[in-house]
Amino acid sequence: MKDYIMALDQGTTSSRCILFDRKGTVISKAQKEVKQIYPKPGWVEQDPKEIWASQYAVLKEAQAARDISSGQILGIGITNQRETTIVWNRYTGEPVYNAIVWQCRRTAGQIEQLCRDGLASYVTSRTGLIPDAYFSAAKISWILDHVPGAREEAEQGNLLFGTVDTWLIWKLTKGRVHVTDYTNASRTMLFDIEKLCWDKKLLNYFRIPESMLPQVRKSSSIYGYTDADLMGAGIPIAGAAGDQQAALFGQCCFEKGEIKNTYGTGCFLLMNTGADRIVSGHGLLTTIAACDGDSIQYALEGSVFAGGSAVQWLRDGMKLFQQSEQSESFARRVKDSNGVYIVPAFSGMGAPYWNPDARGTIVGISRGTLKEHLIRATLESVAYQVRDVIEAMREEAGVALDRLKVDGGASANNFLMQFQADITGSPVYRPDCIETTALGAAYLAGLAVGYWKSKSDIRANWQLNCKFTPNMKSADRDDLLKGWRRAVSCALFWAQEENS
Ligand SMILES: Nc1ncnc2c1ncn2[C@@H]1O[C@H](COP(=O)(O)OP(=O)(O)O)[C@@H](O)[C@H]1O
Ligand SMILES: O=P(O)(O)OC[C@H](O)CO
Repeated sequence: MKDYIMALDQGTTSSRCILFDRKGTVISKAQKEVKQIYPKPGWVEQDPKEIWASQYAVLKEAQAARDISSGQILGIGITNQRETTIVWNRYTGEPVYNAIVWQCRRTAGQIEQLCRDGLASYVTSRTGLIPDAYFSAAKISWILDHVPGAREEAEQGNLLFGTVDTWLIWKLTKGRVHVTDYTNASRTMLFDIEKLCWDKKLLNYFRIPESMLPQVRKSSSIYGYTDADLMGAGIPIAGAAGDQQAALFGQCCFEKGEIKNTYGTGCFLLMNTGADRIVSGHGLLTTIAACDGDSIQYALEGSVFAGGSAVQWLRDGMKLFQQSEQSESFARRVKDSNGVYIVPAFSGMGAPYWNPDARGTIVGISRGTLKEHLIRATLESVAYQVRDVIEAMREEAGVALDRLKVDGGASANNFLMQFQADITGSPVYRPDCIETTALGAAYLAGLAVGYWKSKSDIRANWQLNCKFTPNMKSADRDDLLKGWRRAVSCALFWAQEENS
């Protein structure tokens, strides 16, 4: 009987379950969208029970679709939208509040206060991060401050915190295991990425009891076993990593200097920096990379908050089309964006700007602007933002960045990939499997249980699907970039007065 590794990929947009074989081929896949809750402008939440229910439903569906028994699954790897914060009661398992999603800006004021309190450089030196509402620390603190009775409950040791990996492992083990991995811990803004422990000073500052925090382990190790009632067997949960670090691993960027960019809800460019912990002067984050051995590897990261979500906004908010993939054919109907630029700063801007007051902006509209121009400008905006991060990475690391491996839902868009190559001036390489996040989680789990023997087994699985070669004159590129920079300057600081 054939055996497989199961990956659970809980992304911002959807929960997915994918079964992989030894060649890294997708054998079965099921996916379910997760509802986004926007209680106020700039606030984003999800229901933790829906996150679990959707994840469990797709797990069952993927097994049933190919009639795969639990006995054929040798290990489970988990990967997740990072930073998203869930707090629940350790005895009842009930969440005390909705999950506060990574994009949520409600804690921007807390972060400004932290900077006024002179802690910004401390945060960066310990956690590798630039203080921002993006990370979990202030979100946990917000829940403890705003949910009646939560702080007292937390102080009595009754509440647990977890990012989505922790929540899923807790549910899969029926509350027996409360863990996370290094990559997810490194996104909380509470974890010392050098000493590999929770930082007491930051816990005190945010008034977060240490008893709430999960135990932190290597990304490729056995965390526990699934409850037999849920799965019919105790399957080892043997890998966990934040989705961007999992994608770096899934793209086989095992060596220092290797880079990938993932186009999901946001866009995240990561470069493996090996054992070197580079502190960026260009708005990049230092984070822990997923790896299979005992040693720690680091990565530099450029985080773009709005990528595929800008396309989703055109689809669901503006109702310009019904399926995200239609954006490609609309964009191709016009020869350019006709001078229109969109800066999709729905919730501030991440790297390299780190500006919480930036807001979405459309400039250059004329009477001749068509729906097609808006769609094209939105796709182009994704590529421009990634290009800004690539430039920061080039300056920071002094790397030529002469090839970019891509993955994630929106990397299926050939127009976007070609424009990315054109505007960056470097070729873009898309592998056969763009479900690289899930593949990375599967690899981490499979290495822990001996399904794959070594990383060289895995490297052989990487297959090119398409190479996009730059095909734009540099003068044209420069003109377009000039316009983009002007558009960004319009978007930056938009909410500053409103918030002051
Ligand atoms: N062909 C496409 N063109 C442009 N955007 C796309 C396309 N397919 C998917 N997307 C966008 O990609 C995102 C989904 O990608 P995915 O990797 O599943 O994200 P996540 O992991 O954040 O849930 C959605 O925001 C969707 O709008
Ligand atoms: O849902 P994605 O794939 O855009 O990833 C979200 C990131 O993990 C946020 O840091």
